[in-house]
Amino acid sequence: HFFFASRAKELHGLNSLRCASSGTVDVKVPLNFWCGDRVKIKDVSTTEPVYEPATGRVLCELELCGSLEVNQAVQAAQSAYQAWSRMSGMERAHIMIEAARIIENRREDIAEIEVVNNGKSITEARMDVDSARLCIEYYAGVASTLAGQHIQLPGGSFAYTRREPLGVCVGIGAWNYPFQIAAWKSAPALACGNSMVFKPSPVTPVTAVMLAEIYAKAGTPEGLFNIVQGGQETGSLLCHHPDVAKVSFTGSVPTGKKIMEMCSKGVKQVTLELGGKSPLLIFEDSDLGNAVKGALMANFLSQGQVCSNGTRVFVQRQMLPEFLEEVVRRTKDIEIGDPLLESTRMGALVSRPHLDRVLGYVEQARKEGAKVLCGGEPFVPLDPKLRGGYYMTPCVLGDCTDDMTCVKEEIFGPVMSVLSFETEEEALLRANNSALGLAAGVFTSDVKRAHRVVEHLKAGSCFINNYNITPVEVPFGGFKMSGIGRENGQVTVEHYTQMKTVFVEMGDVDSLF
Ligand SMILES: NC(=O)c1ccc[n+]([C@@H]2O[C@H](COP(=O)([O-])OP(=O)(O)OC[C@H]3O[C@@H](n4cnc5c(N)ncnc54)[C@H](O)[C@@H]3O)[C@@H](O)[C@H]2O)c1
Ligand SMILES: C[N+](C)(C)CCCC=O
Repeated sequence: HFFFASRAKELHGLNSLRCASSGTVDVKVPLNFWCGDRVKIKDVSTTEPVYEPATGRVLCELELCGSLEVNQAVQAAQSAYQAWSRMSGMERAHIMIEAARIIENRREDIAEIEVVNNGKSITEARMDVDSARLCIEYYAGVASTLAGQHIQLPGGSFAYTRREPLGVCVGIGAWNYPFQIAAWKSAPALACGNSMVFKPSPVTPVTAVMLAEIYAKAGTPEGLFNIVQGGQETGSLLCHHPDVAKVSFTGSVPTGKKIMEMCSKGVKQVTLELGGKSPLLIFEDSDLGNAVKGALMANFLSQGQVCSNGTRVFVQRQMLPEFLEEVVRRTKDIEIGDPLLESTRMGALVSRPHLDRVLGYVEQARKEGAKVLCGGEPFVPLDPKLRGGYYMTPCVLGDCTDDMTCVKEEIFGPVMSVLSFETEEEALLRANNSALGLAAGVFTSDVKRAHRVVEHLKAGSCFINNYNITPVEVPFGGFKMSGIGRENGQVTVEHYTQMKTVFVEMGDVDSLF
């Protein structure tokens, strides 16, 4: 077995840690991190197994943090905050640029470990690492632009505003984009002068700690970015902690509601990036090839485990037969298998229970009258070492109606539900008939229709003639129950700073008393 990252190599080595293949990695190093170092918990009371989705092997036993460890991490973050928040934006930017450079050098190591822990294809994992790096580069640029305003008042008096950091911020992540989520949260937080304690999902705990090491190696003060491992108990300790100023959460709607409730006790700010059941509208005047490619990108990235996926695909009646023929043909061609192979386009779902849940949705769709046009079955690769992995064939469901469970609930797997529509007005009404509003898409060659439709779509991210692109300089986030606040883009500065106004009197006090 390949032993993942000896300590010295992990901290200092920029050499590639090329894995031999799936089924060969053991994670031996501690996965908690504070005060600038990996931490082995003394007297561990609870551990949880972490799996390799491609094979079903146990990768490691995760040591879960209790209140003692959470306090230590928050304390470390508080002390680093004192130094970091006093640095100029340019000074912070230099260190963040160095972190981005290290990520670029370690791109392959990080991507491979992400694949081993998450099950997505190596091609996609590389894109996630690039997105993480770009996010840190982007916010390094933003750090040096943070500034307030000067407001002239009568008699030579004036006021000015200062954009100040919040303090210790908490990030809580989902399992579908482990490294990318850690970067999307930490980059704006750190750029604005905050420190962070990040809790990854206990299902995918391995790569966030690599980011912590990279920030430390780049020169951030000890304790600036810390990792505590655990599930809901650890998360709730963080949300209730009196020294935490803000919680940025990515995950499901039910957990998001709990986070908001916990944060309300301390009147803490929250950013919530929650689930979706997004519509994709394909009009008959669309370019068929692009519409099909868009629908595939909207449904099958990361084994369909993407919050913004456009899983309700509404196709205008006249185009439906040719769309279905082409989308089914291309879906059947998707290469499933060992996620570390270059040729693989769909790897393993994240866990056995999740795979069973997704397959259960396909079965229920069939019972409710949907037609399984392809896929929706467990997939067993020929390679014997992959037999215990969590694979399924990507699925296209036809004859779907708005009242079916597969059309109403977030499945979070490779299952596309296709519906047909007649008119633009009808499509919009049906598309907006959801409590969620993360994303939406429209394919049409009529530019007026495209803008008219997106104006009426109730979703935070709308795509015209494309789907699921998330450049880091563009804000991302949801309407309705899909969330509060935004990640990425300039606007996120508002979510990681508070504004102080300062009134300066240049004359005498004009007192009424
Ligand atoms: N909008 C987005 O940007 C975005 C991105 C990725 C995933 N998601 C959503 O995430 C969901 C899938 O991810 P998941 O299964 O990891 O979600 P989840 O809600 O089960 O867990 C998310 C995180 O919250 C933690 N957690 C659970 N209970 C908690 C509690 N009571 N207090 C504090 N923390 C707690 C978990 O340990 C994990 O780290 C999907 O609904 C998906 O749409 C949204
Ligand atoms: C990178 N994607 C695929 C656009 C999605 C990122 C956000 C969520 O799950």
